[in-house]
Amino acid sequence: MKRTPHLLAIQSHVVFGHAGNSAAVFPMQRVGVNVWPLNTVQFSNHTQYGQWTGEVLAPAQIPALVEGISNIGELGNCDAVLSGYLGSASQGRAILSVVQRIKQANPRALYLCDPVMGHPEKGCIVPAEVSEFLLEEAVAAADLLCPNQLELDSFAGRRARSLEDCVGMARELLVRGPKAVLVKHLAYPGKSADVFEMLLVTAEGSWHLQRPLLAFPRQPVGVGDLTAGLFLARLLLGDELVAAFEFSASAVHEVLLETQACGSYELEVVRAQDRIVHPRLRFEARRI
Ligand SMILES: Nc1ncnc2c1ncn2[C@@H]1O[C@H](COP(=O)(O)OP(=O)(O)O)[C@@H](O)[C@H]1O
Ligand SMILES: Cc1ncc(COP(=O)(O)O)c(C=O)c1O
Ligand SMILES: [Mg+2]
Repeated sequence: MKRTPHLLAIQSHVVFGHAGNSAAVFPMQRVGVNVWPLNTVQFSNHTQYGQWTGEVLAPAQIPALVEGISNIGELGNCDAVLSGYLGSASQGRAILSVVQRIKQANPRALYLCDPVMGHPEKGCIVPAEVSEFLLEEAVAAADLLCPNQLELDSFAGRRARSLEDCVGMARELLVRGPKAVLVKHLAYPGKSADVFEMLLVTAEGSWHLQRPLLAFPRQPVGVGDLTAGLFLARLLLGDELVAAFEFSASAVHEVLLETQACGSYELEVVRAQDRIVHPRLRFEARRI
């Protein structure tokens, strides 16, 4: 019997709704991965409501919790670490030390970094020091990096001018360490207005994917967290990079369709659970 993979997911938790681990843990479990959620913050709700309550986890708790897992002899079973929304730069540094430790216990373990940098205009609030940490330190440690357009531009230090330019910017990131860069949402001058586009860049080549752009009265939050989580989950289950990319885009589209049909602001991950596992449409990534 094939072993069930184990994934340490270090990102935000919201009590109400779906963002960070609250968007990704259940879908990752539903596709067949044992998830170890470690919550960087516990907020009442995601920050795009403009107000929230709750606390940031003390950074020392991150190595302390991993130590506990090591003490019971389970750390070598960790197949991957995912990091997303961080409450402080010290949390980020604690995660990098934990990744090193896990790689010692399991040299095949992967580290996926979703460099959530915040988007003040959209109301995604992340401390400024976190962006600096992601730009300077996290990128070199990551095996897989999943920026959105704004984050890709921040890594490059300038705005993308075209799709080719986005590919070039992602390739520059490969030089800094990651084996693959998944751009979860493209927005460049000249992009067609009626489609949602994504990009995967590896040493072997570049793949572009389009899916329908859906209309929402308020853009749902947590889509990036869901995309990165499902991409990593499918890789651990044995998919190649391009197949995992196509799967995550297709499954996320199912969640968005359900969310739209319900007229809900929060992602309908529970109602869409069967379709997450078996998306009805498979979007094909085209090599460019
Ligand atoms: N198919 C789609 N149609 C419309 N909007 C979408 C679709 N897929 C994702 N979105 C929206 O696109 C935005 C992507 O957010 P962005 O900050 O660029 O990246 P991410 O959340 O992936 O890190 C989110 O507001 C999300 O709700
Ligand atoms: C607490 C929290 N976690 C995670 C995110 C990231 O969400 P997304 O997947 O939309 O980038 C946000 C965005 O506002 C947030 O407030
Ligand atoms: Mg994001």
